[in-house]
Amino acid sequence: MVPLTLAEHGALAQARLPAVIWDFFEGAAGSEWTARANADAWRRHLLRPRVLVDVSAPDCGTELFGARLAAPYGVAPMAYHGLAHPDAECATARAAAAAGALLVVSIFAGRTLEEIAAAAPGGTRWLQLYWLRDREALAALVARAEAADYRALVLTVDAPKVGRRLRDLRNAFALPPGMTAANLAARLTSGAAHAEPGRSGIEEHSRQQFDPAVTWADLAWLRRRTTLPLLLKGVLTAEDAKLAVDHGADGLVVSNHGGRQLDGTPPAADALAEVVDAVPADLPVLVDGGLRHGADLARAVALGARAALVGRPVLWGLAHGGADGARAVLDLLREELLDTLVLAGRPALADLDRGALASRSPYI
Ligand SMILES: Cc1cc2nc3c(=O)[nH]c(=O)nc-3n(C[C@H](O)[C@H](O)[C@H](O)COP(=O)(O)O)c2cc1C
Ligand SMILES: O=C(O)C(=O)c1ccccc1
Repeated sequence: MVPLTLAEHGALAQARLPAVIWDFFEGAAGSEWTARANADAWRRHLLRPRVLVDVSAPDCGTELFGARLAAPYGVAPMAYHGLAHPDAECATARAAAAAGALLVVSIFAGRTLEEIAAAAPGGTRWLQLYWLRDREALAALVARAEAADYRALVLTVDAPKVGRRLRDLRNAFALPPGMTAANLAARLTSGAAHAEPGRSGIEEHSRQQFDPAVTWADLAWLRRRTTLPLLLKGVLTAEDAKLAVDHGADGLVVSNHGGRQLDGTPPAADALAEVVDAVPADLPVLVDGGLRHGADLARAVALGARAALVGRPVLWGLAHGGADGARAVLDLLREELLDTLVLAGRPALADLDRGALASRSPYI
């Protein structure tokens, strides 16, 4: 069966993956309310099509920090792609480059930054960081990212620790043997390899290694270590968006971490406009969380996002089809987006403004 929707890719992945790994991918914090709300919120924005517009040459290409993308999309940073497929991040890198998508590599990637870069030389890559207690490890990663032609840094700021994910607690989820974070010393990641009953190795590991005391004042330390653009991921309020700009952020990723951190936050689709309206018009704002259709990418752009990141669906494709599967997910999103542009009478991304949406329909 050729999957015709992202959900069908998900079904194929679920059939292939051990249940505890599926749960780690799919799971979220608390009652998983925010995770469910993410996907629902995009669909509450109805599309307002215009007619009798020349849509013979739709174009969804865009430019972000000087790099060309075939669509306003990228792969969200996700730890340990090797849990989905043995080719791990190297396969995802090939898929993203072939699809013309940005790849945001997680600090907890299972392949080295250099291996990932070599797997897809033409691709656009950024590196995501968590603020570890070990600042020297962070400084070393920044230098390596620059040397390996990563084009931006994304500091994830919604995780003083990993959230309380009940599926992982029930499964006593820990990384399987051989699964390590290839870019960090073993002592910085070994904590994720064991879990007592009722505990999560991922959560315990974050308590050991993430620095929960970091504040806005510390950002200057990172800022002066690099000339790369620095984005903050996990901002949901106008207040924090303004502080980010004041502290030298070059961009933002509006995100609730796919509902995996604080359950009960607004869906990313709802926080997006608040953040866009709080920052200078030329500051790139990206978004992630619950995008499951090409039309959701159109909605994100209409609400002011320069691009949207896609998380779990890429792991679904990777899990059932390796690099080809991940590429199929990204290609499908792009084709659906083009279809939306044509049928909505808005053939270019610049035609997508808030007038393209009717918000908060009471009908669904
Ligand atoms: C398995 C998994 C691992 C993740 N690991 C990271 C990570 O290392 N760093 C990070 O900033 N976000 C991480 N995230 C969050 C994603 O970047 C993204 O915010 C989230 O998945 C929302 O997108 P989605 O609804 O399309 O999955 C992870 C998400 C998943 C599902
Ligand atoms: O960020 C996450 O969601 C996540 O699952 C994770 C995985 C490994 C280490 C830290 C966080």
